[in-house]
Amino acid sequence: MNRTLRIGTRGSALALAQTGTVAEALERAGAPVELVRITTPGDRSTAPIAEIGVGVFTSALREALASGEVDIAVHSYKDLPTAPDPRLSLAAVPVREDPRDALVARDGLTLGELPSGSTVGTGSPRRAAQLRALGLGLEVVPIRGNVDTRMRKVADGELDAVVLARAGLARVGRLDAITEVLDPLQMLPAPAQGALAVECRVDDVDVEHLLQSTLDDAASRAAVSAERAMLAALEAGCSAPVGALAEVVEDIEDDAAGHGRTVLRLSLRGVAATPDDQLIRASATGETTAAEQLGRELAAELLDLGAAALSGPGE
Ligand SMILES: NCc1[nH]cc(CCC(=O)O)c1CC(=O)O
Repeated sequence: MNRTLRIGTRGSALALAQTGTVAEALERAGAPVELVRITTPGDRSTAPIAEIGVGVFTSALREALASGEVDIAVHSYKDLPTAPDPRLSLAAVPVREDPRDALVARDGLTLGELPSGSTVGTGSPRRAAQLRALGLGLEVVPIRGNVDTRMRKVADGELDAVVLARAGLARVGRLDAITEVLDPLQMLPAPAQGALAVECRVDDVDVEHLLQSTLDDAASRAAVSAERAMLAALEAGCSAPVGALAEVVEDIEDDAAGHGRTVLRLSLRGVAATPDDQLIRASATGETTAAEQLGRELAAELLDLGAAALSGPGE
């Protein structure tokens, strides 16, 4: 690559850390890069995400990329809207961080140790529904702000705990603050949590190839594709908060001669919450090469299990 690649990034500690990993990988591959900070409406507003909409963090970056202001955009994959942008190519999904959610609680407490009536901050309807469904008597308090702001509410004694993505804490070097990593059996993460999406312009084939060959991880891409396909299919059919986790698992299969051989499969779990906090769960296993199909099938099953109830208020 004989031009300096401009990488667009938001200015938060998390965004800078994420962009930094991409920049380093490209520099190691011999591509000179430069970071360009983009401020998004999501950074300026303190309103709940549910009000300002998905895409508040990502659309300004995507515009900067499409218009040629930058050559590469790095997003938290889970913050991207499910509708593809025809101007852009999702050139790389790098190796995913641990996708689980994490509890940051006072006095080193775990969820089970928090007394009934404890306040737990989260702005995510998905986390709120799964927390309430545990039946622990926790009081879910809506909060917003960057990772530091949210953790400070626990340090200051304003809240007993907050739930955050473990990946975000890992990226800003604050794994020490975690008092419990939440088991996906209790708390399924957001579709694509812990993964990055690295985009370029659809006609910028040199950059597309560079990103793909330097950064893309097939297993991470397959897992995230299944989760996002599930989300997209559910969005079309309901307005429920959704969690999903796909994992590449080993399976034993008999070949033609009857010998067992190890094959890789994709295992997908999903959850959707009804407006009255009933959780609908389902899981399925499929081929790693048919990730999106697996996601769509699981969405159809979730809709079957509670389609009517999944339509939120006003629908
Ligand atoms: N919605 C905000 C957001 N977007 C990405 C992350 C963390 C990194 C990730 O989940 O990949 C976070 C913070 C959080 O959910 O705690």
